[in-house]
Amino acid sequence: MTTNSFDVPTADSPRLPARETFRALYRHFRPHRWTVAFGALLALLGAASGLLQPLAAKALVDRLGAGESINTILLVLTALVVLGTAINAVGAYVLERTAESVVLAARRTLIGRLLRLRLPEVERTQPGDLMSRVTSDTTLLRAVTTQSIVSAFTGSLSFVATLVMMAVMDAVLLGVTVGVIVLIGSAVALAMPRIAQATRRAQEAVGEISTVLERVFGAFRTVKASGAEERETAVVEAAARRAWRYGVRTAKWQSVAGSSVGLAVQVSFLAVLGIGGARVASGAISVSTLMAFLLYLFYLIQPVTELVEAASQYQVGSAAVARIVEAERLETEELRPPRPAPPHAPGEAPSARPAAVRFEDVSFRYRDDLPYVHRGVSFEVPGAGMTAFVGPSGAGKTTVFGLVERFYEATGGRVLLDGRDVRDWPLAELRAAIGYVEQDAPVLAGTLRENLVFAAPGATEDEIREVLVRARLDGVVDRLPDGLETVVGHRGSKLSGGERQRVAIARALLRRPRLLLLDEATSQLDAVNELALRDVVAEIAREVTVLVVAHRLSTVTLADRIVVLDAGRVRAVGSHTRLVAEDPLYGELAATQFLSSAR
Ligand SMILES: Nc1ncnc2c1ncn2[C@@H]1O[C@H](COP(=O)(O)OP(=O)(O)OP(=O)(O)O)[C@@H](O)[C@H]1O
Repeated sequence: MTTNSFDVPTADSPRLPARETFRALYRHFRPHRWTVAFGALLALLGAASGLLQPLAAKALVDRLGAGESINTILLVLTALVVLGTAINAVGAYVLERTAESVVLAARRTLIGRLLRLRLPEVERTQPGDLMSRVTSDTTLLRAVTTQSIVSAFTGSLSFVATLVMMAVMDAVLLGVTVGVIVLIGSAVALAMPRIAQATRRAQEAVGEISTVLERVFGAFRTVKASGAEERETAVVEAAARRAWRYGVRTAKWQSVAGSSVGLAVQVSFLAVLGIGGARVASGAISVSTLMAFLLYLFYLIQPVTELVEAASQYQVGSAAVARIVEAERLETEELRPPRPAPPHAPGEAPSARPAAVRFEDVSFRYRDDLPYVHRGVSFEVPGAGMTAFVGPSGAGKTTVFGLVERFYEATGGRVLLDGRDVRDWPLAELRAAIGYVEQDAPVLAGTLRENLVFAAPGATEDEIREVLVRARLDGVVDRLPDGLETVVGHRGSKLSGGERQRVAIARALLRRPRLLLLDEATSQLDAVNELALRDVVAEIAREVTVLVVAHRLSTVTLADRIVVLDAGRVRAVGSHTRLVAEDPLYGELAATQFLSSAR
């Protein structure tokens, strides 16, 4: 079974209802309706000039038969051909341009939403698949929102107009033609839903390719170290083959639909030739009428092809728009820009007071089907100083940070920053007050400078210099040949673990937070790096409230207060000396986990 990345099966999941598909496609088309209408007008003029050509040809033959001059009529015929071609060319350009604009608008909307997605939503999706919706599915909107609409419109008009002209020529032959077309048209109707289904599956396979590639490049060293290149290649290849298979299936049904048109016209041609020939022989119609009718029959190929193509493009577009709508329906955060920070002189310490944090009987679980991580957690952290969270792995320490940042919302109880429920804070303002250093201290691809100013794009050179000194990074930067402009590699792979950690701290400090959340790396740092980091954090804690998930004794001994978490509850709060004496779990942790890493 094919599954999409949104932890719900797709191939078997209900498709977007027809009405909603139509509405979603219409939403993409609406802003461009006038340009498309202009394109349609041009296409119509082009088709009209084509429609007049058999009439001119008939007049030409009639005049030849009567021995009259054909100069004027030849001139008119030539003018019609040239004009028709020019109009069609301009019309095609207008539509292609609009198609690109439709794709751009769809991408902009999706990108705008994706970067604002709530964390739990991102966690139940695959980033690679989300990316493919932005890059690949949007391109499939090109034709359906422009060319197919024009094709459906002009196709229907010229179809009806050609039929009318044919009726004028000879009603009997028209009857024959329509009979054949209806018969073969039913084959086309059968192909349509299959085109949509194959397209949907092909796009899902494209999403899988992106998902696996994203996974591979996200942990490239691990892939290599695990000798998993072959296996991962096979997975990507399997997805690529699936995309190919469904792409071919789409092509097959499109070709069935397309060739049915040719077949319909060919069979009609033979039928009209036979029956028409008999009617000419019986004197019911003239040779020139039969000739003009046959020409109209050939002119019918275009509108019918256009109608079939429009219908098959609609199927392709509906498959793509369903995937786009799925991504658009993921929940986003409301992020209004924070109020501008008060101006400060370069090098000046943050003037805003340190933030206070309080947890009031907080319970939390990541999803309804998962067990509770916090079961009535309460603690209070007054402004400034350092508070360390310790506890066994999985006790819910990092989760505390996720709740303060409001990446997740408490299931019960309240989380307060400066006495105000985090849910009542404008989100951007809440996050502007907080500096956050993740456990694996991510550094983004780009230069060192880009990484530092990531959270504070307006930072001055003096401010950058100041945080470099505070994070003990100035020496590192001076040693690098390109200094701040050094490219750090994908996820900062060209930096050491300790340097990455300090870059992440410097980045957080540049934001001038009132609260610093520091998720200490579980991996060991060397003695020099550990000492450097310890001093940095101690200094910061003098002016900023620092919450640290501690994995090292050197950190907890510095802390003003330690919160011991165990199985989602606060076991004890106190100083290192007091807790060693009074809390057996803490004593055990200090004696094993912490002490083992102390130097
Ligand atoms: N995004 C998530 N979705 C679902 N479950 C999660 C998520 N993040 C963490 N958990 C689960 O919640 C529990 C607490 O995780 P948390 O990261 O808070 O632990 P921790 O105390 O920081 O552990 P460690 O010291 O190992 O980092 C764990 O059982 C973990 O598996």
